[in-house]
Amino acid sequence: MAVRPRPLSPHLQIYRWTITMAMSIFHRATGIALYAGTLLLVIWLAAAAIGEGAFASVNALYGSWFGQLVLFGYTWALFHHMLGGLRHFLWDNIIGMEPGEREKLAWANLIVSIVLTLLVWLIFVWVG
Ligand code: HEM
Repeated sequence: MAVRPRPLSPHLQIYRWTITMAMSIFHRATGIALYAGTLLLVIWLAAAAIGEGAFASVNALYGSWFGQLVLFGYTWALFHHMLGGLRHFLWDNIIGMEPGEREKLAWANLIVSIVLTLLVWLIFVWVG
């Protein structure tokens, strides 16, 4: 007897990409990234508590180009996730749910998170 192919549930390759869909995925991905970033923060604080040697080692690692790249990503993840959380807060209050508004909020989420990340690094790292 011929086996009839079973229906597949929709997945990422089938849906047409939209900015709201992308930002929803980013929200979950940045949420997961924040776990790793929080661990980096804990390591830094623990090193400071252990002593000068440990603190200097962690600072050297975090100050390397790779460390800076990771910390830059962490900053962006933090802002993107936080703004995404505020977006959910607006939706919880039935604000910004109309067509067009959702897209604007999703773009704002992306653009404002990039601008805030650049501002923080400009003020506290590159200039300060
Ligand atoms: C270190 C801090 C944080 C971590 C590790 C974290 C982690 C996560 C993760 C992993 C998810 C995805 C859960 C899932 O999709 O099943 C999530 C969702 C969420 N987070 Fe965070 N988060 C953090 C901070 C925040 C902050 C500051 C806000 C608000 C400003 C926030 C608001 C939300 C909201 C509203 C969702 C649900 C999104 C949805 O229903 O699709 N989170 N978080």
